[in-house]
Amino acid sequence: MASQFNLPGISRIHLVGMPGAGKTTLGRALATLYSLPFRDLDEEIVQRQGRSIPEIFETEGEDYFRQVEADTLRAVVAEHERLVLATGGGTPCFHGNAEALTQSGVAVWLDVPVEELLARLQHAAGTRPLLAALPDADALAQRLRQTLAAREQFYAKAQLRCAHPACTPETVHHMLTRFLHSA
Ligand SMILES: Nc1ncnc2c1ncn2[C@@H]1O[C@H](COP(=O)(O)OP(=O)(O)OP(=O)(O)O)[C@@H](O)[C@H]1O
Ligand SMILES: O=C(O)C1=C[C@@H](O)[C@@H](O)[C@H](O)C1
Ligand SMILES: [Mg+2]
Repeated sequence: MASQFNLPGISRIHLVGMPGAGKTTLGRALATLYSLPFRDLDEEIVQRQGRSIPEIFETEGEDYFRQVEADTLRAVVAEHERLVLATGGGTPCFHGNAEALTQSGVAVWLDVPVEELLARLQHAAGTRPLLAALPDADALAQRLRQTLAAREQFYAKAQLRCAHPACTPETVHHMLTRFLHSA
């Protein structure tokens, strides 16, 4: 029911978390439920740069990508008063992006266990530059654990954390409602 998903006072929802956490999937669903525009930061970068993300990493390197990511984040937020934004897996960890995300909206960390990420990414890691070229599932698991350990401190800056392995729009809605009432 549309009225069930009315959230007065929240106009930007920013989803953060590891690759495969479900930011894009959940973001699209939340945007539909709240009748908010949806943007995916990775897709915005690809559109605005006219190149795929692996191509940007390969030709320009990660530092360049992180600058483009930070600039695109600020541009997308400035362009949308109301928005559900799925960020990239590394977005909060660079250029003060975590602060930008919490200051301009409510950030939600999809804190999915590594075992679940592994199951989701095993057949799709090749399209992600930082997970590509790993020899087997053990190496992928180790890379995911290391990456999460380094990133946790940035993800944890989000106002809300959904620790359920398969966070649903309804779960996030209840968290946002409680957050609104406690603010
Ligand atoms: N709640 C869920 N339960 C089970 N599978 C899910 C769930 N959410 C997403 N998935 C699956 O996990 C995979 C990754 O989802 P998605 O692309 O939404 O993640 P992401 O966080 O946007 O990843 P990336 O950081 O790579 O953009 C997809 O195959 C998707 O179908
Ligand atoms: O985890 C990461 O650092 C990344 C995740 C993707 O969403 C892309 O933003 C890019 O491949 C980098
Ligand atoms: Mg995504």
